[in-house]
Amino acid sequence: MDDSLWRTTTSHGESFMKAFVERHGEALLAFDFDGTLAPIVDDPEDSRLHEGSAAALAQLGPEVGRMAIVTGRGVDAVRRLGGLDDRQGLDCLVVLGQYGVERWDAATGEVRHPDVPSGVAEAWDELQSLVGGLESSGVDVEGLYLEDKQRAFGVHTRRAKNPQALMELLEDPVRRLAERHDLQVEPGRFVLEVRAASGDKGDALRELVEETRPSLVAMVGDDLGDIPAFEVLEELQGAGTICARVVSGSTEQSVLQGHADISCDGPDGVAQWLEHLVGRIA
Ligand SMILES: O=P(O)(O)OC[C@H]1O[C@H](O[C@H]2O[C@H](CO)[C@@H](O)[C@H](O)[C@H]2O)[C@H](O)[C@@H](O)[C@@H]1O
Repeated sequence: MDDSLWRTTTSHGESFMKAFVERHGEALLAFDFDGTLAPIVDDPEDSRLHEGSAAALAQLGPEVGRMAIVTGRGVDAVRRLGGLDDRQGLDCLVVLGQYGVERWDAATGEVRHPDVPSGVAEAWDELQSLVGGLESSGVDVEGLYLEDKQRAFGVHTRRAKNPQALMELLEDPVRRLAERHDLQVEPGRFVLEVRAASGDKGDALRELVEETRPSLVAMVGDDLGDIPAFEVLEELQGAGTICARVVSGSTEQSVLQGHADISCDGPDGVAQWLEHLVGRIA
């Protein structure tokens, strides 16, 4: 099956597309946020839901079993940037934020926000000193952006003159800093996220699958942090559940293409695939 901005690439992808027509009411559709539902932008605060995807989700919401956004962002950020509280048709949506530590259920408004792990605030302070030290030793850190996510932080180099070179320079010191505070580093698209070792997107998706028992599942992602969720789908495929790993492709993270059952050309492709799903059940 081929449309201009997305295509099925494996038999799992084909099976999902066929099964969705009859069994969409038993489907779980899970999505990453940045680079998937929201086009990548220079400033993380400027991220917005792709309007094509937003419209399709509003139509799919009342028809499918469950929808989820499984993201490295905090739930408050995704609700705000996605305008989720004001959108119609999203009662079946759950947001699993900060790799599943936080949770927001659209239908009930219930929020899970556990205490911030120890070590994050100290590591954040130390990060400022680390950057100050690099600057005083002559390193050009122009464009470096430090994102405070309360229970985690992001070290972004997208806006630097040479994002890859600055990332390579920062990676070791940031990893050592994380280790000193018993935190872990999650690399992504010109970002190093420093967070508590409290599970990944695979754990978050598995929990939701156990809770909702869907008969078909799709997870859409664009970055390294989505691979554990794809691995959960591979396990489910092995056990006979119809699942599709849907990749929002980019030149920045081409390694993900090897995981695709359905391949989309970035967020525009994801929007077109979602619009196609709407058309299949109309
Ligand atoms: O799991 P996700 O929903 O994909 O979130 C992962 C990180 O995404 C954000 O950073 C990325 O998107 C930014 C806005 O487009 C972009 O500027 C940056 O280069 C990307 O890495 C976000 O800022 C992080 O907090 C998320 O954890």
